[in-house]
Amino acid sequence: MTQKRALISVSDKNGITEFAKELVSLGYELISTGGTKKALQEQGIPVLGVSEVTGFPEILEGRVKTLNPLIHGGLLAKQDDASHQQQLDEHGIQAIQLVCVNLYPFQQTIAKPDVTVADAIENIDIGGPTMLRASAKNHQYVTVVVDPADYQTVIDELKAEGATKFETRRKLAAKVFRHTAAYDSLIAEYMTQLAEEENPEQLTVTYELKQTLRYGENPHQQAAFYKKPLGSTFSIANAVQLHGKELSYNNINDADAALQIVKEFSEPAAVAVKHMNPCGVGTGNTGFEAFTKAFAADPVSIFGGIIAFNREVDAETAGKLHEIFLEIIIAPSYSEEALAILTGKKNLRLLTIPFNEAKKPEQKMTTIEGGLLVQDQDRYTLEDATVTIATKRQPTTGEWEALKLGWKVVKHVKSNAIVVTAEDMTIGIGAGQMNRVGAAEIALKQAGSKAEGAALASDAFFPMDDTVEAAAKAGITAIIQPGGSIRDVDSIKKADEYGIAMVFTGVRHFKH
Ligand SMILES: NC(=O)c1ncn([C@@H]2O[C@H](COP(=O)(O)O)[C@@H](O)[C@H]2O)c1NC=O
Repeated sequence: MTQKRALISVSDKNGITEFAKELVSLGYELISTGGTKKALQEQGIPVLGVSEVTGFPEILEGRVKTLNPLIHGGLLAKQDDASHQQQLDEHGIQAIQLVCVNLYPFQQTIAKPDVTVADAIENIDIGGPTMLRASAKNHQYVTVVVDPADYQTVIDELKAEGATKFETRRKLAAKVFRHTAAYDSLIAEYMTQLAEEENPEQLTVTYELKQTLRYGENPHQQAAFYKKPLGSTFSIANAVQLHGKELSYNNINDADAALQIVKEFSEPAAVAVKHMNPCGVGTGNTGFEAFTKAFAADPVSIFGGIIAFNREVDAETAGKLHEIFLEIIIAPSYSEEALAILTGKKNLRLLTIPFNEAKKPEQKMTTIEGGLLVQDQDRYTLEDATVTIATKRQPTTGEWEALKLGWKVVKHVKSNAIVVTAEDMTIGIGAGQMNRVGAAEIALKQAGSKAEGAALASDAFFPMDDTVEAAAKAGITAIIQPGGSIRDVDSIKKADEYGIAMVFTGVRHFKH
């Protein structure tokens, strides 16, 4: 019986000495690269250096250590094939049965704020992935371990059966290919950014499992939540849950929607979301004031909703929040008293997120059957737009406040979208209608008598003057919309007829 060999070459040395000791006791001869060899020898574990096997030193500051046919022949040979065995014998190569490799920490390196390009490049592992991929390809014969979490399973199987099961080797090999693909994907992303390339001919993205979910949008749909490595920290994927039941698929989507809206505000704001649309948005001098308005905006729809704050939740606000049934509260922080009040509700999920906006917003990706759409996020604000007043009358200062609020909110409402606002709160929201006047009718009906003297925002232009007519009849005195319809003149004429001030932004905010 030939000597069994295991090759160990790891950057993350956690658990490696225990694993190596077990392998030795199971009769394996160990071979290792410099640092790993040293770590094992320090624990008194017998180990042969890769250089002793290859007869070739590690060169170029470790850029070439294991890249040698005496190693790769041992990894790639079919171990029950006479011709392969004959070739190994001819070249003095010994087959390797077990490989344990983990890679240079590229992700951790580029996550450092002061990382240099040279440092990042040096942390691109070449020899490691080559060994991993060779062993994973040859998993019929080779057990390959990339994740320290698998050490114990491998040892248990070796002890119980004298060899690992084929199913285990196949699983470990699949894990290796996922791992090396993800590793390369991060390198590709980093290099693409360095080269300042957009819309590359191949898009390689990688996500890490954050959580398996109980179910998807509906109970019969299985689902999971993946997180972007080194993604935005101002994200639901980065939230810390302080209390309450596990987040569901719909919770995550809704919480993300609420967060995107509350991000629009620098003044204290509260945003209530249902089914990914805002149902109430309020602003004020304090979080409490903001919440009071967001609640008053639509006290019916907020039931079972998600609330996002951009200020600490204090005890006074917590007391009000406690009175209603909510799924989630998101805030940068909670006062101790507020936490004590809110944790009294067993199921209420309390999340915190550090409110620090990323320098460069991530691109938005939407899957379709058989494809993926990628676009920039819609971060356009009124400050970026060239605003014109289309009507004879200019908005008053108060109307401007309401228009600005409406414009911030309408961007986040599913199209066709109409939002009716007062200066510091929404009072009617019409979402996701197939015609614009339909969305306006819903928003105006909800606003009721509060539409008198209020403002109306539309995510896209008015194809005809019917929305202006409906708005005027409900008492709206100011409108904000992109403009740009061939029938703009009709809408302007109608607005002038009713003395409405109408602002054109020149920018559309569809959201589908
Ligand atoms: N160049 C090579 O031939 C090579 N062979 C193995 N490595 C890596 O070297 C690391 C281990 O090095 P050490 O045992 O010296 O601490 C592992 O992360 C392994 O993936 C290599 N390094 C990088 O490419």
